[in-house]
Amino acid sequence: MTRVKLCGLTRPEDVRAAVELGFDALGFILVPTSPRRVTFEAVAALRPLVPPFVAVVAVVAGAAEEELDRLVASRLFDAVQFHGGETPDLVASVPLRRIVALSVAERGDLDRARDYGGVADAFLLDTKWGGKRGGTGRSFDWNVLRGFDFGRPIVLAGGLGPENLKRAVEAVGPDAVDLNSRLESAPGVKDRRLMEEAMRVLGRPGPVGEGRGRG
Ligand SMILES: O=C(O)c1ccccc1N[C@@H]1O[C@H](COP(=O)(O)O)[C@@H](O)[C@H]1O
Repeated sequence: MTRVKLCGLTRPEDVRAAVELGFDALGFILVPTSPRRVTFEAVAALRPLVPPFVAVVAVVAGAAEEELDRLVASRLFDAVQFHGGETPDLVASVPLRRIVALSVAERGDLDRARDYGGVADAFLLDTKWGGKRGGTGRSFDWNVLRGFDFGRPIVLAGGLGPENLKRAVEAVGPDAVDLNSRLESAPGVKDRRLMEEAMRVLGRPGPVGEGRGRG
């Protein structure tokens, strides 16, 4: 089964919908330049809506050591997605699950995975485009991944939505997919219909609790 992370959540109704639809992980973007940026305080307010079996992921880019210390101390997150080329030493210093994002346009971009071999719990493969950190809404040429051994689970990201998810999963066979801007009506505003459609394409069950585990 392909696991699914929904990223860039900012609103309680979207968190509730994601939990109800069975997303496996929810991402909260702490990157100051992101239109989906949330504060620790905002995440603290949303956190009680997330049951213990759904992972909560902090997305950072170019974070300083002090911010990472604060992040860990907050106890809000199960994992950190490093989206800004943080050094392997800095990544290794974080005592949570560590997802290292690689910006990919060509095969050579994958070489950086070797630097993080001992410290990444998973690699997230996102589109390198226009100097942006993430959230580009664009996919990259998945052929460049062919035969590359990451030695860790991989999360495919970058412009994934209902229209290309099936092809992406068939082409790459990722352990998980990461969905973000293609499920939105505006940055940080998720569209429930698109969320449902994405889960349907992935062959995931309908809303949790619907016809299952009740009475
Ligand atoms: O979405 C953002 O604004 C963002 C900003 C800075 C770092 C990461 C960001 N999002 C991540 O980008 C990928 C792909 O998003 P998309 O599907 O192309 O919109 C996803 O992993 C998000 O976590």
